[in-house]
Amino acid sequence: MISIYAPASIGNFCVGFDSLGAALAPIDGTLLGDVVHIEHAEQDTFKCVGPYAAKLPTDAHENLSFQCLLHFRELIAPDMPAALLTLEKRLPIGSGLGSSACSVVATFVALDKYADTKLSQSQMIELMADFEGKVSGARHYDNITPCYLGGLQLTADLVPNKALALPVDELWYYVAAYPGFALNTAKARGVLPQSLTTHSAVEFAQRLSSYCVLLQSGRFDDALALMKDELAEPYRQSLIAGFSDAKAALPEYGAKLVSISGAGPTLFAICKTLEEAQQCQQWLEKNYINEQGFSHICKLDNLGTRAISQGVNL
Ligand SMILES: Nc1ncnc2c1ncn2[C@@H]1O[C@H](COP(=O)(O)OP(=O)(O)OP(=O)(O)O)[C@@H](O)[C@H]1O
Ligand SMILES: N[C@@H](CCO)C(=O)O
Repeated sequence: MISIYAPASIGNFCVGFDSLGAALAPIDGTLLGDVVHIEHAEQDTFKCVGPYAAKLPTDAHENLSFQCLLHFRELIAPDMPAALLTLEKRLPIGSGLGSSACSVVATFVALDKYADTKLSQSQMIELMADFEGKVSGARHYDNITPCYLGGLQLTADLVPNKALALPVDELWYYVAAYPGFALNTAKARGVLPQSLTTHSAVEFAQRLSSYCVLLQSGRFDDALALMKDELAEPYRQSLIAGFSDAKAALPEYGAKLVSISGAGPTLFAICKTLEEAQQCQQWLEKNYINEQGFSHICKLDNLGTRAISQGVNL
């Protein structure tokens, strides 16, 4: 059996709407992401298990993972041996943690391995983005690519091979807090303005390009000082109960930045020390998260999607 783990990710990463994303690794070793298992079977079969399986449509044909299998069999590897594909759905849907991307990426990596098709990085990202685009209302790579490759990725059609990895300060922490309710990505995209003024477009380009060059030069504090989202956050914050309060409160506990993860409602805070991260987490547990929510103190996951031993931590 092949078992593939795909990590959660922070889309947009505040300054890079649809273009920047980072994979997350909780420091306590929790597998924050989906796992796909694939093994030989008499005929193609699909199973969905795990803590969030019940939140997905019961019809397998409506599950992205099974759709990926059918697509792969039809267009990429018609001779692939029949398979039992099991999706272990470990991330909540509509979380802002790249839940659909996790399922899609884990499934295509598992299929590529199972069928020994050895698709290129660009081919894989193309395939994955087609499926992400189906559900979120637009084609974007900022969950797919970090989930697949790990780390912080600048990612778009214009980017060579669709992905350029950026360095980060490895000492910093990222507190991710999922409040426990869903926010549909297509809905969160629907509240954004349809066009930007020239001034806003130029400022967005200046901010993102400066941010990337500063990271590349190891000037992490200067890059942090530029982190501001004027494109999505002002329009989405009213969809996320408690976000504005958290953004106002957390700097007092040591957060150097608070922003929305992807389309929300998960938020993330950047802290420079573990103590500050723990204080922010405590505040969030008390004030932002309901019984269905959770929070994790994370580093970036530099490994991306990978094979794991069957049953590890599951
Ligand atoms: N395996 C799957 N994982 C996640 N969503 C799936 C899956 N299969 C089908 N879906 C459907 O795709 C839609 C995903 O919605 P949406 O894009 O808002 O969520 P998301 O990708 O989980 O969000 P986010 O990227 O913010 O975590 C839902 O309608 C869900 O039922
Ligand atoms: N960049 C996407 C991420 C969705 O998870 C958005 O903000 O809509």
